Amino acid sequence: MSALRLRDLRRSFGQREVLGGITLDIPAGQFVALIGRSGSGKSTLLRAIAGLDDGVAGSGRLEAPARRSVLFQDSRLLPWETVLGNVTLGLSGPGARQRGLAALADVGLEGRAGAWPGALSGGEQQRVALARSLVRQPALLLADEPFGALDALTRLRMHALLFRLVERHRPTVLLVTHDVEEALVLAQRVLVLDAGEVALDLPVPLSHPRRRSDPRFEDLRHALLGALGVAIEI
Ligand SMILES: Nc1ncnc2c1ncn2[C@@H]1O[C@H](COP(=O)(O)OP(=O)(O)OP(=O)(O)O)[C@@H](O)[C@H]1O
Repeated sequence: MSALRLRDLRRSFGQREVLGGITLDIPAGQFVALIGRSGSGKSTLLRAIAGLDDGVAGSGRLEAPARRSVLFQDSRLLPWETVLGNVTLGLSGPGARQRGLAALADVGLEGRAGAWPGALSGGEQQRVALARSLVRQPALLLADEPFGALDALTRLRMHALLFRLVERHRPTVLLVTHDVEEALVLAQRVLVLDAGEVALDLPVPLSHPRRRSDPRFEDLRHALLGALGVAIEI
């Protein structure tokens, strides 16, 4: 069963076609990374799937689960709500607070429930955003460069955290990233977008934990860098 079905999906800004007819099936529970040069259409595709592309001309068919969460590069927390308030925003029912606290515990921030977002580091804010996404138990998690603004060490920690949480909740994931290693550490499949088309659909048949020193990892990295048109030997 496909969680996500795209048929000849096209999007244009004015005369400029940004997505040139994308056909794609992503099975439920698959972790897919979407990589591509700047301007290749990654965010446009993700926003189309998220249902956030108002004002863009388009055609094609798109089937995606209604229960979806979106993560952005910035946490987009409401500064006037506490950390817990942000996580539970819009949740109803008597269990909402407990669910929020459990989600904060999942990301290691149970002690900061009453804090204001402004008092948290960038990495902590992204962890809150992750808790806010997952507390809704989405069938589809859409993430647009969620770790792009974080330092390298925090990013590695976030990879481990995201992986652990995805293993537990099993949503289908579409992760936009610029980072080839991030894609290869996390995803079961990597799509390379080039000028609005899928130029490469690469399975990542490696078990976890994945090691960058694994020669198969290195082969996949070369394949991706080649598809991205990056010269490896300098
Ligand atoms: N609102 C808009 N109006 C006009 N053109 C746009 C708009 N949003 C995006 N574009 C254009 O569409 C193309 C694809 O943009 P998109 O943001 O999807 O690329 P991207 O692959 O996510 O890039 P990046 O990696 O730099 O974020 C770009 O050429 C961009 O200039």
